Amino acid sequence: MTAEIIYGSELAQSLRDEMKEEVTELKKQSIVPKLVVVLIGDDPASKSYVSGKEKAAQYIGIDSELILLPSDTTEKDLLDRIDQYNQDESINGILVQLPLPDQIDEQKVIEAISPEKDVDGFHPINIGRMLTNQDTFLPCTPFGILTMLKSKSIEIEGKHAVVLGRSHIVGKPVGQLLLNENATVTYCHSRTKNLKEITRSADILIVAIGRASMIDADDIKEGATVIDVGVNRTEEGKLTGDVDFESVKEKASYLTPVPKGVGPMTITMLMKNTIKAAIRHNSKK
Ligand SMILES: Nc1nc(=O)c2c([nH]1)NC[C@@H]1CN(c3ccc(C(=O)N[C@@H](CCC(=O)O)C(=O)O)cc3)C=[N+]21
Repeated sequence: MTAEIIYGSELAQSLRDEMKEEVTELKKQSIVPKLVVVLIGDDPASKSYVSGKEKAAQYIGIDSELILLPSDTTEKDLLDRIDQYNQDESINGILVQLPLPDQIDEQKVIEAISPEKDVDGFHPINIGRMLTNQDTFLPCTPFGILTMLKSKSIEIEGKHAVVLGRSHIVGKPVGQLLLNENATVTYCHSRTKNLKEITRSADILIVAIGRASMIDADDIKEGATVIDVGVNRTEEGKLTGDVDFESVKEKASYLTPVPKGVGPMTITMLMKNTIKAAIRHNSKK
C-alpha cells in the first residue's frame, strides 16, 4: 500500500482563505480580531514559528502585535504585561511562546492569561472544558490534527488510536480529543513496555515524541493512519519529523509529512481561535 500524504500546508491555505473572508465580514461590523504574541529571548526555532504566525495573521487580516523581550526578563515583568493585555479590550488573544527561560515559571504564566484570551488552549480551565467536551479553545496542534483527520473523512469512532508522547501541549490533549470522538485511546511514553506491540495495533498513530525516525514501517500496521508531530532539526538545520517517512509511506494508508504537515495547521488553528475569541468578546459587550 502507498499512503496518501496529508498536506497540512494545503488544508491550511484553504482554511486561511475562508478565514480571510470571515474577517472581512467581521470588520464590516467593526470587529477586528487582535492577537498579541510574546517572545522571550532569541531562540532561532522560536523566531521562525513566530514569524509563521505573523505571516498567517497578516494574510487573514488579523491584527497581530509581536512583543520581543530580552532573555533576562523577570517573571514579574511578564506577569505585569499579561495583566495589562488581559485588561486591554482591543486584544482578543494572548500567546506566550514556550519554552520560557528558567527564571520564569511556565505554569504561573499560563494561569495568568485570562481563559477568555487563552487562544493556545493551555489554561487549566480550558483544558478542563476540553476534557468534559464543552465548547472551548482547543489546543492548536491537537485541533489541527483532528481537522486533518476529518478533512480526509478518516474514521475515528471505535478505532484504536495510539498516542506516543504525553506532553501537556500535544500528547495528552490529542488523546482526549480522539476520545471525545469515540476512539479507543492508548498513551505510550518512555516507560511503556512492549511499545512495538502497541504501535502495531494502532489504526491511528500519533507520534509526538521529539526524536527523529522513532517510528518506521516495522512499527506500524498495514493501512494505518500515521500523524507525525515531530519537529527535529538535523545537523544541517533541516526540519524532520519523528517518523521514517520513506518506509512508512509504503505501508500506511495516510501519512503526514514534516515540514508541510501538522506545523502549518497548528498556526492555522491559532488563527481560528483568535477569530473565535474576537466574536465571543464582541457578543459580551
Ligand atoms: N505558546 C506556544 N504555542 C505554540 O503553539 C507553540 C509554542 N508555544 N512553542 C513552540 C511550538 C512549536 N510550534 C510550531 C508551529 C508551527 C510550525 C510550522 O509551521 N512548521 C513548518 C516549518 C517551519 C520551519 O521550517 O521552521 C512546517 O512544519 O511545515 C512548527 C512548530 C508551535 N508551538
